[in-house]
Amino acid sequence: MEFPLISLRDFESDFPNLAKQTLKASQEMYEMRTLSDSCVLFCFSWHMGLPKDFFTSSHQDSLPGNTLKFIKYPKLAIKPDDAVPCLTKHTDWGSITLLFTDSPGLELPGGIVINIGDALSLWTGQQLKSTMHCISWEKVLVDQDRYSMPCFVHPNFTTNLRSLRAPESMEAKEITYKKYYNFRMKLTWGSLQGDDGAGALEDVEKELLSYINSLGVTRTLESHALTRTEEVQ
Ligand SMILES: O=C(O)CCC(=O)C(=O)O
Ligand SMILES: [Fe+2]
Repeated sequence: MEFPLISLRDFESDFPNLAKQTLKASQEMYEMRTLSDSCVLFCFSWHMGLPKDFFTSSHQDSLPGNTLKFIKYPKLAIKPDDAVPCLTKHTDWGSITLLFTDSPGLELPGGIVINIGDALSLWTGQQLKSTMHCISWEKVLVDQDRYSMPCFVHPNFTTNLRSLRAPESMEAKEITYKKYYNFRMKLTWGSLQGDDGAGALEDVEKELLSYINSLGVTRTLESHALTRTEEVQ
């Protein structure tokens, strides 16, 4: 599998061709993505003894679709304090993320990093665990721009992520990916409104929150300083 056609470092230096090249790379990426994510999801279902299309059948062309993000971390004159990492600790929301980068951080030279996201973690009762990741300054070359291109693969909004390993008492509980997506959206953007992010949870269904807690995905919430999650258990 070839690395994306354009070199991420050419983004600015080759500005006139940017739009054309980005479009071409996106198309290449889309095809590559479709192939690779369905291979990965197929392997997971096969390995777990599930029907081979168990995961892929919930990844059809419908909302929210997949997101391809181009990121530039600009170079800095001084290395910042380690207490504030280059990219804070988090898990991704969807099923898997394909990360293309060759810059130090989460790189895999000449390869693609594949992270498991929360949707797959909820769905499989953490048999597949979402990958907590961050980029610490220790690894980054601060005097160079860093580029990366994650492709976030999401299940369809209508997918019921009720854990495959949920105990009887939870059998009837439904958590669609749309519900979880909105929950994370609130944590991410709602948290900008308060000092500690706690306000973001005020209007989140308490039952949903404790269901998510019970599956352990709340590791995700650590970076949002949400001590309130304990209050609703
Ligand atoms: O830039 C990277 O290498 C990682 C980006 C990432 O983890 C994210 O955007 O969720
Ligand atoms: Fe991430």
